[in-house]
Amino acid sequence: MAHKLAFIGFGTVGQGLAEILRDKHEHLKAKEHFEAEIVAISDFNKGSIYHPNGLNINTVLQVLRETGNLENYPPAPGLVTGWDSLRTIRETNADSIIEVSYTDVRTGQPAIDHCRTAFLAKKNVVMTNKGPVALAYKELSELAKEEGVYWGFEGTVMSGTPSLRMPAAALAGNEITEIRGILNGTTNFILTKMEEEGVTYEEALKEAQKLGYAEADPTSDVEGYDARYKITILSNYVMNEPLLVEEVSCRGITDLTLTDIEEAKAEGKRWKLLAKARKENGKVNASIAPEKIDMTDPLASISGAVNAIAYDCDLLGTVTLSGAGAGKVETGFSLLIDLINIDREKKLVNI
Ligand SMILES: NC(=O)C1=CN([C@@H]2O[C@H](COP(=O)(O)OP(=O)(O)OC[C@H]3O[C@@H](n4cnc5c(N)ncnc54)[C@H](OP(=O)(O)O)[C@@H]3O)[C@@H](O)[C@H]2O)C=CC1
Ligand SMILES: N[C@@H](CC=O)C(=O)O
Repeated sequence: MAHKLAFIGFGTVGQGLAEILRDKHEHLKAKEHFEAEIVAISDFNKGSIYHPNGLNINTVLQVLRETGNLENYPPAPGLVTGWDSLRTIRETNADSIIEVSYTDVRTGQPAIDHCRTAFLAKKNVVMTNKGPVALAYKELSELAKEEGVYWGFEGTVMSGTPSLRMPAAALAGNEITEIRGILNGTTNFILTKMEEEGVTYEEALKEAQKLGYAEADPTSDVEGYDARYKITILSNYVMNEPLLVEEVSCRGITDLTLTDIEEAKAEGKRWKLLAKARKENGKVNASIAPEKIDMTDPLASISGAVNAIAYDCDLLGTVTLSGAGAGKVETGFSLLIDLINIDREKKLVNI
């Protein structure tokens, strides 16, 4: 049966998923037996539309491109406009909520309430918003389980690169004692541009924003708050150790100058914003900080908006994964793979 989707937020990532659903409809149906229709979209400034029989994705994207407001969607019997996020979650006939509103690095709201409301309404949530997973993982995962619904959040760490599903599925049985990685695409993009092209910090940040990598408030990227959320998610979900965001020491890249970068280059080194977590005696110590690493370090060759993560496993040794860390289609894909996995899990339950 086709998923009925309601989007909360419709910026870069939301539109990325919508484009994938439009462009790969036939392929997904034929190869994955996967079908989804968008029934509702509720966005803070771009407006809100709902039709229980589904919206035409091409028309939605065209109306938004041409007018900037979803409520200019052609009127049709049954079309509803103006519903806010909570009403959209509660009252539409969507079975899955795509939560792609902005990540609030202090409170995680209103996305935490979006999740609570959806689970209590017995709807799945698939999201790339990091706030709820970093700040309320235990409460929300228990609530989803109690209500018998799915909660997918692959895209909260390293975009569509399977940094969460890979260790959970393919490394099961290992104890992961240490994680070290580059977890923010924007800052890695900025550092690469500064080093390789001599571009200023400000210019590089502007380009990262234009390409859709940066957070709505890029302070989250450059001060390390985004990576701090991600290492907290990894500790809770991959290492199975509760860690609070405020327990992670955090320093961003704003103090680094072109001179620092040139000096490192002359020493055969390279600056990277590193996220680290180490488990000892059942406790995780974690940090976010820029480090000057040797060119021979595997993380030194990770450039642009690509991210990488190394998991130290007791049975398998170190396993390193690299791939997209940000981007419209790449992060849209993370939502698709969560939806595909909901179907797979449902099929297993029904066997
Ligand atoms: N971009 C990327 O590469 C990645 C992003 N993420 C995460 O995915 C989420 C979406 O990112 P992205 O699409 O880039 O961000 P955008 O800023 O492009 O889009 C977010 C959208 O959500 C809307 N919005 C904000 N608050 C609300 C609300 N309360 N109710 C409804 N809509 C709301 C915004 O509206 P308006 O602008 O009109 O105010 C905006 O249209 C973020 O949480 C981000 O951290 C995760 C991985 C990668
Ligand atoms: N702003 C983030 C987007 C993905 O989480 C980043 O640059 O990594």
